[in-house]
Parts: sequence; C-alpha cells; structure tokens
Amino acid sequence: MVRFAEVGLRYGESAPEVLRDLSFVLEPGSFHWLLGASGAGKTSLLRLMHLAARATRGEVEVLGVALSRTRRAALPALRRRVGVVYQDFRLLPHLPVFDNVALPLRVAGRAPHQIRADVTEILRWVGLAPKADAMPAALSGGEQQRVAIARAVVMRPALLVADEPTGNLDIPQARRVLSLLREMHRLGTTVVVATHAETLVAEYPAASLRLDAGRLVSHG
Ligand SMILES: Nc1ncnc2c1ncn2[C@@H]1O[C@H](COP(=O)(O)OP(=O)(O)OP(=O)(O)O)[C@@H](O)[C@H]1O
Repeated sequence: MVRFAEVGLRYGESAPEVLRDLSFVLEPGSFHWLLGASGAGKTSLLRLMHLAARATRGEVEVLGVALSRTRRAALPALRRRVGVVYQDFRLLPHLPVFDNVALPLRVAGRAPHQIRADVTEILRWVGLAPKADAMPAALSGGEQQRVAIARAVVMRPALLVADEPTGNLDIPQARRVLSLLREMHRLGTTVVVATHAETLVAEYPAASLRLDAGRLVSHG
C-alpha cells in the first residue's frame, strides 16, 4: 500500500512547494495512471514513492512503512522492493543486456546460479532472451525500455513506478512496453505510470491520479 497524508515537497528551504497537500491511498495490487501537464509534479511525486526524495511535510507510507518514522539504515531494503522505469531507460552503456538486468541481484548479493536463472527467465518474459549479450546501443528504443523493465522487476518488487516510460517510443513499441507493465499489475504488483500519452490512457482505462500545479485534482 502507498499512503500520502498532507504531503508537501519543496526543493530547497526557501523554494516554493512543488507538491502541496497530497492525500491519497493506493491499494495493494492497484494500477494508476499519473496524469497532469508538464511541471505539474508527476516526477516529483514518483520520486517520493521510490524514495529518491523525502517529503518536506506530511507523511508518506510506502509498502506499509511510514518514512518519517523509519531509520535511514532501513531505506535500502525498502528501496529494493520498489522498481523504477524512466523515460530515458538509464541503462549502463558499457554493460551488455544481461549484466544490466543482473545488477540489482548482484547488489543484493544473490548467488551466481540464482542470478543466471532469474535474469534468463526475466529476459524471456520481456522477449529479449536472444539479446542477452548485446550492448544497449545496439537495441531499439523499445528494446532498451524492455531491458529497463526487466531490470526494474527482476527483484520482484511489490511497487513498480514508471515515469513517462513510453515518451521516447513509437506507438507499437509503447504498446508493447505498456503490456508488460499491465502484466506486472495482473501478477499482483502495485503499478503507477506517469504519462502524457492520452492514446494509451484511452486504450487502457484505469484509475488515475491527476495533478495540477502540485495539487491532486482528481483520484479515481
Ligand atoms: N531537482 C529540482 N530542483 C528544483 N526544482 C525542481 C527539481 N525537480 C523539479 N523541480 C520543479 O518542480 C516542479 C514539478 O516538476 P516535475 O518534474 O515533478 O513535474 P512533471 O509533472 O513531472 O513534469 P514533466 O511532465 O515535464 O516531466 C517544476 O516546477 C520543476 O521546475
């Protein structure tokens, strides 16, 4: 579950709040679009959800953990339960596909045979098993995004957030990426997808959070 109560965020002490008075609950296993004009605060809201930023007021609870009452030392373990996908993929360019996907498992200290099995399985799931040894630059944008999704879900996160994941893709590639995010939802993951892609939203009507100038203007 994700719960925000009266949350505000400002970047710097004298800066204005970019998120204001956000209160909502996302039930476990739900799928939400995150909508709003450019600058409305979508990326900032997702950063709070994947613990890349800390609320400057109010309470954020991620997967049942109230962050204001949590020691810093406990955050890496919580972070490992949240998968993140970005518009610009953020793959490591000097590593082949397999190693990009293996990275979170290596950081978590998993055994090599387990890493091989998990990465092979997840690459098959995103349809990229034959590209395991390819370098990211040799892949299409859609393929790179599917590698990024594989890396985000290889730790089997309970929460998956995607920030404009189809922004750099054409419609067929975007549909394929979205179908993977939907499949994660079908498998029980809580999923939040920020997007401007009204075509995709129309094709897949789902609950949404809509921001306007840092405020939540609709949820449902
Ligand atoms: N690191 C930062 N430092 C200072 N201000 C920031 C920072 N990141 C975002 N902002 C400001 O916060 C506000 C919300 O930005 P944010 O990126 O969250 O919006 P967004 O809805 O994701 O926009 P877009 O759709 O263009 O990506 C903007 O006014 C932006 O300038």
